[in-house]
Amino acid sequence: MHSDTIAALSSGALPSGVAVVRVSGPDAAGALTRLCGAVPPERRASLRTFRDSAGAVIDRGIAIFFAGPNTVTGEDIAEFHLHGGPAVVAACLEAITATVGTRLAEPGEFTRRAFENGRIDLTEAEGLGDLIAAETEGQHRAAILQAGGALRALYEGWMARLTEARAHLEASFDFSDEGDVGDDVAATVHERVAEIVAEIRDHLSRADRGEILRSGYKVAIVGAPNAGKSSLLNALADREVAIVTEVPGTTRDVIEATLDLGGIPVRFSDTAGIRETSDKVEAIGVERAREVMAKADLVLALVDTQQGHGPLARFTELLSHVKHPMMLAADASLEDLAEGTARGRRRILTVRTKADQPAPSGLAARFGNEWTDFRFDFVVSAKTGAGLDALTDRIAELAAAAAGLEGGGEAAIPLRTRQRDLVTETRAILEEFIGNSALPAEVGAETLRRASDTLGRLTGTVGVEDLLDVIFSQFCIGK
Ligand SMILES: Nc1nc2c(c(=O)[nH]1)N(C=O)[C@@H](CNc1ccc(C(=O)N[C@@H](CCC(=O)O)C(=O)O)cc1)CN2
Repeated sequence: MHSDTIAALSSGALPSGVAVVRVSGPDAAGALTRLCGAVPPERRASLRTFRDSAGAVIDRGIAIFFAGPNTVTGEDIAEFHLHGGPAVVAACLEAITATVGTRLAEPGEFTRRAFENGRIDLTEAEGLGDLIAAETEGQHRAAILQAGGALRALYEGWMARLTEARAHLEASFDFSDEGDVGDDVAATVHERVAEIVAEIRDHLSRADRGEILRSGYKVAIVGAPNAGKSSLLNALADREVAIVTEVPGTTRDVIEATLDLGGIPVRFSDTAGIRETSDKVEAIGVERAREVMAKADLVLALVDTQQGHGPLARFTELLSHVKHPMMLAADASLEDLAEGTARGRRRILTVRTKADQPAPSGLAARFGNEWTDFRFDFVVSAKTGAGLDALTDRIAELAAAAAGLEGGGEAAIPLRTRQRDLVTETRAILEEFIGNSALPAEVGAETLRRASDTLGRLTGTVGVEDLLDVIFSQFCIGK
């Protein structure tokens, strides 16, 4: 339990309709007495006049007292619901912190206290951080699960089973001269640990989805110069009311916009026009475009059939340099792309742009009659909006599948690198155990203890002191 009391504005940017100042710690009741004259009845919203130490009225608002330890932080909590003016809030915080032992809270300090007082574990704390950061429905759902203890339940379940397995092994030390009994126990324990390993593998197979929920499904828009890449991105962004973020140039040559498509953040990168060039500056842009493609979950290959053979050939040539095995065969030609033969599992959609303009006849002559619109996955016009809905629907579908949301799957996903790394480490330790049936029982038991400890670092029961500053400093003040 902490001896100092913390206070902060918990409700966000001012001015606001109503502002909530939260106070947690032994002086919470004292703050209520100082500002309202008395502590209102527990857990009841009470209308009070708040005054400073000179008796001047700060505001008339709602006060609530929650007595510890059954509170969100595990400590006494006072809440002041004020009119959301900057001067009102400043005067309230000033009056609350005027007393020795009461100070302004650090970022995440309320949540940190909840963790330190055993109200939540570390994965739940991380889930709360993600809940506050969630911008899309998919992120929201994953964070609600995690804040509600889904990962905690999973990891604590594995820990309990490992502890039990270890106890069996340790008990078998006593039978070490009666070979049969020991072998039996070892076989059972191995079987149980193998079950846990299978569950961990399944859990980790969802980790990529967690990454997509956290940082977005990445779509690279590529094509020859003037193929209509920027117009397409602008048209998509205009139609989607919810633009999550718009980053004008992560680099000078790549424009990014994140759209909320069906609850998944989808990060579009508009790359510099791809072309072979001896010009140095342009070459850098092209190199960036290649990098963006190599990292993308999906590539939109844009073709303006008006441009004729030259740019198309150069574009084909450049696409053939993409090494990403998920995307393109090294010798894929644009014809292959259009035919779909180069795709297979590769995530690439071909898009004919400027559909409002007639397809030139010269091109049809050059490529044969197959070279028609139905050879492309999509035919769109940024100008008229034709085809855009079909394209966004398909992208949303692919993003949802990649994020594992298509089946409404409600399994807990390790969203953070920290979580994935520790689960991966646990799996490695347990694989070492099951891969080694000849291990002496003592060594086996020690291996299982190491695996448990690794899970303990996930939930925060084992050696995480140095981590807490890092984790909680990423929260906002007042959380
Ligand atoms: N005004 C206000 N709204 C808020 C919060 C807050 O701190 N203040 N929260 C801040 O995060 C969230 C709600 N979280 C809370 C979690 C637990 C308890 C609580 O008092 N729990 C006790 C008693 C439970 C009961 O009576 O049913 C307990 O768990 O023992 C309160 C709020 C969101 N809304």
